[in-house]
Amino acid sequence: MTLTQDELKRIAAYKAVDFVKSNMVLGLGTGSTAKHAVDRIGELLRQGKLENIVGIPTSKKTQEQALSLNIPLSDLDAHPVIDLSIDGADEVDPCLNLVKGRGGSLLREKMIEGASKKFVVIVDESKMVKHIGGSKMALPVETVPFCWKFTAERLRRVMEGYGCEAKLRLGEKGKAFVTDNGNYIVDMYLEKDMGDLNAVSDEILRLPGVVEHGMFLDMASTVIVAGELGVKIKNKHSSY
Ligand SMILES: O=C(CO)[C@H](O)[C@H](O)COP(=O)(O)O
Repeated sequence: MTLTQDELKRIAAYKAVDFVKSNMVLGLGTGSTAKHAVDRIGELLRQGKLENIVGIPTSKKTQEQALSLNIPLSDLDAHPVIDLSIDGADEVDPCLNLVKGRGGSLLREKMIEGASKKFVVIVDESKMVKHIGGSKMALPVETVPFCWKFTAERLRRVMEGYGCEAKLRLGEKGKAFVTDNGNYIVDMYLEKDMGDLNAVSDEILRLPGVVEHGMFLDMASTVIVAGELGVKIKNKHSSY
């Protein structure tokens, strides 16, 4: 029997929720995979199998979902240390570096997941890549709206060596997509992989106008990968 991609996402998400214990402060991710994890947490709370959970949502959309499931919510100001975050990813490399943000929530995700003692990433096997960023799929960069074309051009030049095209992400009615933080996203489409990811990350973050990018380097503690042949759990620093 062939499982759909959404079924694989749900399997990975449910497996991650096995790590959740009562009394935890949880970072709640964004996207179609994380949605399954949030649903499952809501279900376990409703059944009394989890108690005293505090959720920190990574987007307005997840906040709405969590509220509809009666998951108690808070924020980083009140809970600067998070026990566990669970979130999806767009790409995962063999060192567990990630590309995130194709769903548009990269800044809040990076703030919340970076404040977590444990960050569990949930993906179906299609997200596994040899090198992040070189897949000709978007590497998202959140920028301030002010003179975004100027910032996009500077980003393109920084990444010129990797065969880069920079495009403003569009939302409804062909207007610029606006993040939960009131910013724009410039998607960088790269033909080649980036080599030294930390060096590229630093270069991008040095550009005035850039708020954050979607490379999550050395942040994931565990990646749960659901595939046709079962679930694999990959931990940081373990080879696979
Ligand atoms: O980073 C994200 C949102 O900003 C998502 O986690 C990422 O895009 C994966 O989404 P999905 O689970 O829908 O495939």
